Amino acid sequence: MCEAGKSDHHSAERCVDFPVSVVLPAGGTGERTGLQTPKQFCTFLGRPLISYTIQAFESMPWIQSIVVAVAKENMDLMTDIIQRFKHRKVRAVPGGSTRHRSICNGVLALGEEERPAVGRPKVVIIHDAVRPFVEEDFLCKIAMAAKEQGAAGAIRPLVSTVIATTSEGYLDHSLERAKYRASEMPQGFTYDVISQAYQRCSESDFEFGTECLHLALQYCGTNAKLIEGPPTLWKVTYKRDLAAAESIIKETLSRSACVITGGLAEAVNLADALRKAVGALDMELDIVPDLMGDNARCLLKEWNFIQVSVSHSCLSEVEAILVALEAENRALLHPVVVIWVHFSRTDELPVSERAPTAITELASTAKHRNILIYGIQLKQSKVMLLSYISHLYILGCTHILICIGINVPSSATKRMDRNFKSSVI
Ligand SMILES: Nc1ccn([C@@H]2O[C@H](COP(=O)(O)OP(=O)(O)OP(=O)(O)O)[C@@H](O)[C@H]2O)c(=O)n1
Ligand SMILES: O=C(CO)[C@H](O)[C@H](O)COP(=O)(O)O
Repeated sequence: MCEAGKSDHHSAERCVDFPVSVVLPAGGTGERTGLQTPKQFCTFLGRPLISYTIQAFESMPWIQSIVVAVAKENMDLMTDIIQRFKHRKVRAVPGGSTRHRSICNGVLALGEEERPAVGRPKVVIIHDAVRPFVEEDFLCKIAMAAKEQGAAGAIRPLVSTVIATTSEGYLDHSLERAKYRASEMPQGFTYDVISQAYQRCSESDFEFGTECLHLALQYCGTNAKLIEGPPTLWKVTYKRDLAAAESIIKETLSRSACVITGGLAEAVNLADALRKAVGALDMELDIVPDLMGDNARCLLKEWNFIQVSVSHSCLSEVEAILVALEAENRALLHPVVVIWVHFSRTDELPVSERAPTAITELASTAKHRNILIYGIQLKQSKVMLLSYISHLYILGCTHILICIGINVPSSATKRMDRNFKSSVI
């Protein structure tokens, strides 16, 4: 089995070379939040929670289709969300009166795919619509294990001890916490296992059951492989979880960036150094040569962009990002930052002296579209370059802080700080 590195789409694709589809049950009312709006439709930064969950799956190229099960009264709302946020792999089907009924409707829909290019999946991933933080490397492990074992699911250590009570409200017995785990999502099944489990299970399972892995065991004799997942898999259940989800969404968006190298050796080296440096900061970086073909998936993520340019005509590379964002026509509801890191050789004129009007115009037009362009010009010295770039942080969506100090004499720090300010567009 290959190892899927963090956010490495190519290794994930190499691992998951079979058709995978997703069912997102989203037919609940979210009673426990105490809100009128079902939690999956609560909005953060102008985008409903369910759209973040869909986007997480949609950005993985090896996911072929997604079925969302929603209550009939929310069908129009869901259709509107699919159109407004340009979800391309998604189809909405009517949910049921319980979670199992909603999931079952989704699985049935996968068997009746209308698009000829999308065949019946080998593996079906089931994931609650209200768990927006699903990571590709973990999902890849679930999909692989599901294909090999028939079923697989995420687990987490228990936070509290589980006890059984008597009907009078006294302690009956308690479970040994170390032996038990909390069952979380995502879960994966071969299409055959999950569809047979739902064909064979009882009305009581449909009405009161809470565990798909249990259905696979009881009705298909399939023992699921259990894999410990990250803490971010938690389910939005109470009102306070909505606030927590919002703050994670904001933080994730501002700490994720796509580095575009143009395939040039200096730029690739710089991007690799940057990836090493930010690894410890829990910042996610995707490094791609351009935004063409498969790499266009980066445009769907609402991440920030770092264009590393080496050549003279590099402004066109920043323009290309803007054109690509324009073509994608995604809803830019919060600022996206494009940082242009320009390597200048010592004999070159500074960017600001060569093309001041073009750069300023580009930046001010982009600003109207909620895209903030920042430029950093780096002079050749390799030693300086690495210390400089390795301390580049993206804070929030609107500020960039360059912290300099490690391995750089303080006089140089001051000099570079001045340079940075003067090269911000
Ligand atoms: N009839 C139902 C009930 C639940 N779900 C979905 O199952 C997931 C997990 O369920 P839960 O957190 O219990 O959601 P709700 O049932 O909406 O919440 P509550 O129990 O507080 O009403 C959610 O995405 C929810 O929309 C569903 O598709 N159909
Ligand atoms: O974690 C899960 C176990 O498979 C499900 O998400 C959970 O059962 C759904 O939860 P609820 O009972 O809150 O509807």
